[in-house]
Amino acid sequence: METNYFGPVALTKALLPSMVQRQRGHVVAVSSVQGKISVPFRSAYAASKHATQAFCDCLRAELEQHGVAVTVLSPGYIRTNLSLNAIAADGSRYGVMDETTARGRLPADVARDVLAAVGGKQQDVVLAGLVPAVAIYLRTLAPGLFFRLMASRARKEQKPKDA
Ligand SMILES: NC(=O)C1=CN([C@@H]2O[C@H](COP(=O)(O)OP(=O)(O)OC[C@H]3O[C@@H](n4cnc5c(N)ncnc54)[C@H](OP(=O)(O)O)[C@@H]3O)[C@@H](O)[C@H]2O)C=CC1
Ligand SMILES: CCCCCCCCCCCCCCCC(=O)OCC(=O)COP(=O)(O)O
Repeated sequence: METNYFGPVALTKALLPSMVQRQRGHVVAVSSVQGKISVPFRSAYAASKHATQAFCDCLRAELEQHGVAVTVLSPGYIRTNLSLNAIAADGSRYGVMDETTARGRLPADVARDVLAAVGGKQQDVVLAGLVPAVAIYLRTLAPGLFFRLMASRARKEQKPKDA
């Protein structure tokens, strides 16, 4: 929460007065698909990204009258050091390159999409494939089914540890 949510909130609050004064500016937040849906074993991460999404959605409405745009980017997996750098629940370094991350999109490709989205002042952009995109709709339109799918995913992900 400190890094993913409170840090960007503090930075935004520090910069906003000058943007409002100039009646011009653009706040860009890097959220995640997990700012829209919550997947098993990511409670802290998903909570921080949902908080980012909510903060920005409030801000967007409030700042429109001041000429300041707000873009929330919600990428799927990207091939970065995210999982290597991640901190585990006990505070230790996770230090593993997750398969999902290793199979993710190339950062340069995502960066190109980000530039296009920001340049076009898009408000809310999911930069992910079909499955996450469908999952986001499923969470809203058929939450019971979505929760069953997530519970099944949790059981499968737990198997190697419990076996
Ligand atoms: N990779 C993915 O699959 C996805 C990533 N994202 C989001 O993209 C963003 C970038 O992540 P990604 O590049 O993948 O991950 P990395 O771990 O590769 O990079 C994280 C970056 O954040 C910096 N950082 C970490 N902690 C702090 C801190 N406390 N204060 C200041 N800077 C800090 C690191 O700086 P330093 O190198 O100096 O330590 C590093 O530059 C994150 O918000 C992540 O949630 C969203 C969806 C998918
Ligand atoms: C076409 C039929 C689709 C049916 C939908 C079934 C539901 C499947 C669930 C899909 C879940 C996708 C999760 C994506 C998560 C994601 O992209 O996270 C990106 C990150 O932020 C990476 O963080 P992490 O720490 O998890 O590596």
